[in-house]
Amino acid sequence: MFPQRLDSPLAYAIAQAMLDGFNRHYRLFRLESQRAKRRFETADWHGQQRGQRERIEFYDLRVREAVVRLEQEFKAGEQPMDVWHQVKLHYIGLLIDHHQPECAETFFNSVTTKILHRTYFHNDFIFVRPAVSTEFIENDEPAAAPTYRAYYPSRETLRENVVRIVDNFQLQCPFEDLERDAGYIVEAIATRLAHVKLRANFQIQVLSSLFFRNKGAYVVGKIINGFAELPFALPILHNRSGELVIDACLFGEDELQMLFSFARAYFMVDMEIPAAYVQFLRTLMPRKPRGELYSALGLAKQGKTLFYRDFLYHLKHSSDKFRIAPGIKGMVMLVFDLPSFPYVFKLIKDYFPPQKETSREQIQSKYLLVKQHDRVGRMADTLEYSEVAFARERFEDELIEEIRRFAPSQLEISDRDGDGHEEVILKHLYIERRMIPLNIYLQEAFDAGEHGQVERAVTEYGNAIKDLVAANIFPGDMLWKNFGVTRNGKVVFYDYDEIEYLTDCNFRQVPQPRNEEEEMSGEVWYSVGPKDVFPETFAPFLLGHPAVREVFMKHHAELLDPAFWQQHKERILAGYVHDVFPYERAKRFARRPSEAAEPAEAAQ
Ligand SMILES: Nc1ncnc2c1ncn2[C@@H]1O[C@H](COP(=O)(O)OP(=O)(O)OP(=O)(O)O)[C@@H](O)[C@H]1O
Repeated sequence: MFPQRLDSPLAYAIAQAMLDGFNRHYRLFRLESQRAKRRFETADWHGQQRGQRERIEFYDLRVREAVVRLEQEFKAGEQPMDVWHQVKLHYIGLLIDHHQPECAETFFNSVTTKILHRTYFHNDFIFVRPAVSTEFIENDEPAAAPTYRAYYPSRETLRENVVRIVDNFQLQCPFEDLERDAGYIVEAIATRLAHVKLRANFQIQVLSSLFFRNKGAYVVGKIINGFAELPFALPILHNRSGELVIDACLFGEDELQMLFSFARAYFMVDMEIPAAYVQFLRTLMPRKPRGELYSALGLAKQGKTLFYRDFLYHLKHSSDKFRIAPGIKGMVMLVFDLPSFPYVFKLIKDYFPPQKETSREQIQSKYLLVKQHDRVGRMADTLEYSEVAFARERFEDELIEEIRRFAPSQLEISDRDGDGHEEVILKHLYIERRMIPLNIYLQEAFDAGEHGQVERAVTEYGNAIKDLVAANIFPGDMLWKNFGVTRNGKVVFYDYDEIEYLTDCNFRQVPQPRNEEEEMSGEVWYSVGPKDVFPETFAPFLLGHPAVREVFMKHHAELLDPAFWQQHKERILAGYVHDVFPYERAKRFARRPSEAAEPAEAAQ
């Protein structure tokens, strides 16, 4: 049914209006990302957080605007399918020299799927697969910045080149001592290149926009020598007197993966050609899916599109079945996974036990809170999907029964497309990275007699809670089973239904009993407000095992003290924004005299 001619002026007008909608979106998205530089320079941390949060909303707003315009101006929903067929082809034509064609295709899908019936959600009408290549796109405008810059130092000129790399970003804020910091970096590089012969192609390539997030700005690049490439990132921070310092030099895939983790907030980056950034970043982190890189750059919808394509591709090339996720079942979430695929799928149940005073709307609002909040490396990002269809034969019967029992409103089993194949259609679903639930991880460590592993996990667990505290998050339910362990051994929280802002909670000491009756009472005899929290009462739930208790009390006893929580709450209320370090504390160039008196960091 390929049209021989593009003869519908209406189709062209619709395609053009759609692209106008996307261009407006990308312009505003980019403007907000550009503003991050100024906010960094002026240490406007609240503004930075607000910008990060608000930018996430932009996409849906622009999609809605485009849908309204197409309906009002073109009665788009009433147009016959041969017009719609031409809309896609015209749109492809309009993207020939576009700088963000992949994102524009996704925008087309978002708008079109709101207008057309789902039977048309295939490649004739939407971009199930990309149509326009993103390779080798260049911005040929005379004043355009290249995606990355290359520097060609020798061993002797390495330091001046490092200074030049940083200077080229033209940060409008003085450095405390850039020469000194460049010296630290040269030292760090020198230890890696000590016995290495520098080859003809020795060079440093640096992405030409800084990466901004929270209180940091990051230079991202790689050192190339012969056939070897060494990724690196330089975090730039403000010192206590407002001057800039380079805080560390991160090297290698693993350290960059930590910086770009799915459990952190999205970066603000000024990019004309996002595909070129993703391509560069992929050379630094080849194992990170492209979808996650788009998300880390703030293009979360593109991340979602690519994730879904990868997922469908994986389904085609696998044969295992979806099953109930291992671990303790949730009271509000029904969680399942596909063993061969490193993600979990979460449905909100229709019924909750009485102790869970919540609702579907409330749970969704908590998940949204996490999406918009700084996740400080401690809360997993989620992708949200609606009306997802899976082949019925890929589901274990036990899982279908479980969904039927606990989330019947979310389940439809039918041959919707009329192709003779039964499908499981789930109304609303969250997808997130699979981790090893911490309770299972600890049990395995106990069973294997791995005390070091227990110690590391319990210490990490406490660190995770402290990072959340610094980010103004009270996790609500702190049981081991609500945390997971990532590939890098980081502990990350994933149970969001009881999450609260720390500043909304009331941390209290358990009152002294006034008489024997109260003392002997097995029940809570004092009155408890809805936002009251009693940290002393965490101990019995968390510290049943003596080995765990010992490690916990050694490193994190303050978590059982209401004063610890209250102090953090007060600091946040007073406007303090904590530093979040997406790297080990030991990596910091902590030799600076002016930093010596810095308070212990809340997060690393
Ligand atoms: N990202 C994940 N990776 C691996 N397993 C997970 C993940 N998320 C959830 N699970 C598994 O599913 C279970 C329930 O998930 P979750 O804690 O989100 O549900 P819940 O209903 O909110 O729990 P609760 O009853 O504590 O409120 C977990 O205990 C864990 O075993």
